[in-house]
Amino acid sequence: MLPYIPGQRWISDAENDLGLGTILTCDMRSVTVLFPAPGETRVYSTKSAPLTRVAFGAGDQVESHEGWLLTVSEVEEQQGLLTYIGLHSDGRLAELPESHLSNHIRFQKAKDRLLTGQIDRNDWFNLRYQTLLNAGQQATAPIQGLSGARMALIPHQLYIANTVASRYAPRVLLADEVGLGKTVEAGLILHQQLLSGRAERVLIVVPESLQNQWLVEMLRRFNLQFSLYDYERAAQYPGQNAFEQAQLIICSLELLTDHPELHQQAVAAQWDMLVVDEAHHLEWSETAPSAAYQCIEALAAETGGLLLLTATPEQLGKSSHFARLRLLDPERYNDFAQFEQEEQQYQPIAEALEALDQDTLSAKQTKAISALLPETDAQALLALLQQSDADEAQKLSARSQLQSQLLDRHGTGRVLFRNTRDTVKGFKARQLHRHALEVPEVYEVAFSVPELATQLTPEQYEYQNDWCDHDPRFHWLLDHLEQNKGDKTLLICHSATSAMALSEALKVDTGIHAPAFHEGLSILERDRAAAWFADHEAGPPVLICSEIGSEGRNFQFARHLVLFDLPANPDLLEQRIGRLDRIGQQHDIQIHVPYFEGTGQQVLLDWYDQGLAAFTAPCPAASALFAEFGDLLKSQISSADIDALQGLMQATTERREVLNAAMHAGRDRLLERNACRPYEAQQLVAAIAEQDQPEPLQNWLESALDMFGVNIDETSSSSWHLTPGEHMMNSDLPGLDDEEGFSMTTQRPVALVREDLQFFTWEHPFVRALQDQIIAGGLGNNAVSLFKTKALPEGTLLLEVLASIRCSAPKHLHIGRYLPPTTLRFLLDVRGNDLGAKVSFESLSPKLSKLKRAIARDVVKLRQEQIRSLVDKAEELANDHLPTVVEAAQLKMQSLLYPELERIKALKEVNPSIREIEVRALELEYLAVAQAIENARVYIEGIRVIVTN
Ligand SMILES: Nc1ncnc2c1ncn2[C@@H]1O[C@H](COP(=O)(O)OP(=O)(O)OP(=O)(O)O)[C@@H](O)[C@H]1O
Repeated sequence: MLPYIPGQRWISDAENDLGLGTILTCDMRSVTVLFPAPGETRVYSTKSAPLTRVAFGAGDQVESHEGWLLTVSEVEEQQGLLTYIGLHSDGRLAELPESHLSNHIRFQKAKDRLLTGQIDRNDWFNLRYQTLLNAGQQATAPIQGLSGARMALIPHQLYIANTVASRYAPRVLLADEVGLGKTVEAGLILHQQLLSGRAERVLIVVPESLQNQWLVEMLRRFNLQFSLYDYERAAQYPGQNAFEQAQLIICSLELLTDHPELHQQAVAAQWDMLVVDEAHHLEWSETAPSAAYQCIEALAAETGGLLLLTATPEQLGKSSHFARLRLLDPERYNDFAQFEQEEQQYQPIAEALEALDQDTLSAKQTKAISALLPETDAQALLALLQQSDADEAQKLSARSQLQSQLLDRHGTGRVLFRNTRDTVKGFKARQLHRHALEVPEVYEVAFSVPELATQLTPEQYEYQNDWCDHDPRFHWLLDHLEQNKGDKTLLICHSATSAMALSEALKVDTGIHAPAFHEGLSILERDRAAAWFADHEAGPPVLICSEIGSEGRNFQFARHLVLFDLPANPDLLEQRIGRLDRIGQQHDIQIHVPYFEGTGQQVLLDWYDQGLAAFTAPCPAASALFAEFGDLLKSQISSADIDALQGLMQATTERREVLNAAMHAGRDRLLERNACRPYEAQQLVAAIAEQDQPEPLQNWLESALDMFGVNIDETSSSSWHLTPGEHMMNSDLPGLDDEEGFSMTTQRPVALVREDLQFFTWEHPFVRALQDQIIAGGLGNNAVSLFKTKALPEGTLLLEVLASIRCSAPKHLHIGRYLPPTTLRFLLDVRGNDLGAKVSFESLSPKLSKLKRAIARDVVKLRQEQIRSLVDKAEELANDHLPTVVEAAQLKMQSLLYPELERIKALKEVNPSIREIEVRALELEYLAVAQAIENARVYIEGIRVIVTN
């Protein structure tokens, strides 16, 4: 016979927060249990389910799901299901089938274990108390989800992640300039969403060539273990939806566009978040949207959260850019013409924002801001700024609030975040080296063709295998490598055939094995080539890439970039330079362009160099200038008309200055403001730096690892190696399933340079698992101690009781933000007086010593009645706190959610970028949170019996 019957009530031994569960189904292999309070389902193996049957007996008081109480006098069983019969709280006789029991019933595990003689160590009890306090602190920390990543604390990234992550189902375009850390920002947002329970299922769609880089980056920086889906992997699940077989998946855009059946499965697989990297590939026009665009459009329509990443949002034209904004927010971005018009109106808002940066506002500025923000709350803040006696901190906060309101109510920035090198600072300089070469005879025919594409890659015209021998650019390359021995050079050229030929010729001429990195290699081969190049000691001095090397890859350890040919689009030029010009670059970047004088190559080089000034810094107006002058430029490629060429350069330069100035005055300033507000960003950095202090975590870890029987070897002053001890507790601690164990550090600077070490923070999966197991399991929930004191007569009994107030709620409500696990401590004397306020935990616990277990058991046995009644007293006292805690939680929820709801409704009137779904979701969340808080209950977490001597 099966041990579980549908309808029976059981509790989880491993996760007692889940409340009472109901058996849904059971067969020989598995049992499925629904826990209605948090709305979660668990499937366990029938043989080893960590479940305990809930069966009350005569005398017990039980609560119905309607809230009334029954004092049980009889229990009836029919086909394995129990019905309790007894006295209703209103005095009449009543029946309560077990299916009608409250889902929130709690169990006195601590009392049961103590009274049945399962007595724990004193230090375990101490650890439990510390763990409960820590859990409360972490749940309330505003930086939850941001502190656990292996990354330097870069303000703009933390700011974006924090802003975006706190939104309901965030849908944004992360458009920082190349190499400023969009992948890291996306990872932080995902980490925060996953940790807080707001997301559980995530799909990341990237160009094929970047799949592994994402996989590695998510794991090493965020401890997020994604599954990589290629065709073979997806084909492993015939007859099933392959995308439902894992929660976190990375796949290539090509996989979805080339295999419609897999695309359909992905669309049907219900994601919480979709991330699309290099989103500029999603080309769109009204008449011919690309397959890639349509593929993502279908996924985006079915997914709550959407992150699009691109450094060059306008690379394929403004209409494609607009179409991507529409993916994010179809209600807001429905009219391209109106969108273009709006872009012209940002200057007054940008000016108001800047005025608020100053200590004082002129009357004119105040009037302008007042006109932009007529709402009452803004007027009060403006009035405060006029008061000469107002405190500086208040004024600073008022200015920051007004800036937020301006951006919220008028900006475009809600969906678009863009940081630039100008605002982020600290990047190395870029230096251009032009290497003019004479056209060799073999290329004369190619250069007579008046086409830019042909002139940029003359070796491709009437292709000869030995073209390198005759190409002066190759000979220049040999010289360059000779002169820069010991440095790393990244070479990018347009095509795979050129890359392969260069690699081969280098090998033949110099013996240098320079890997060619191109689309003809498998993903694994490409990653190997990139990893070999990165090897400082043994790797080759140069990597030769076709255009696919110019996107997304991290090559900032190289200091020379050779543009063997120039790309025909300025955004692609910026992408190429961005391989070296990115966070982590230690040297000024040397950009080398070997080119043939008097050809289209020179015209394009001059145009990029003089017209766009695109080599020394990114050119914000590049896309617009290319759209405006691109055709003229191509038509002049073979022109010998020097005046016409100079005219083109001059016209481009002038237009660039105008466009850049206009963008700087309007759009860019708004975008930059929205992308990072320095004051708030610095506060985040400071809060995380504070949390980074290694001592509290290390001290806690030492005790916790000792309790679980994990060995610690100190391998250096900043690192430990952990291995399973001989008597390690049977637990699911990640990374300790084999004897080898792993090494870790709690220090961020060390973790940034030592990738072989795990970076332990309070958010690391191992630390969380340890913490969860301590809280959810019973270990340390009781102790019996001796208190040597002259202040009290020998044999006096004291009871130290830990109680917590918690509620079960679906994870996505993030209930801990409002009602963090609250721990109360009582120290009761035999008369039930609470001495806890007078005698702190910290002062008492060092004075306690252990009692032999047999003696401890005798003490418990002898004092059983007193202990029972004191535990009841402590529970009563804790229950007295319940209304206050619940009220504080409701107030906190109101103070956090209500203004957000009101703000979003008000914003919706002035700024159509707010989606209706966000308002509705917030309203529902508000109600659900209020309901969950009402269901908060007291749990006895620990009991320590103390006898004096
Ligand atoms: N906070 C950080 N700490 C340490 N390294 C970082 C941090 N942010 C980014 N990096 C590193 O800087 C490089 C660029 O970051 P990332 O790849 O996220 O930029 P990106 O904006 O996505 O680049 P691209 O525009 O080329 O796609 C990467 O090597 C990344 O690991």
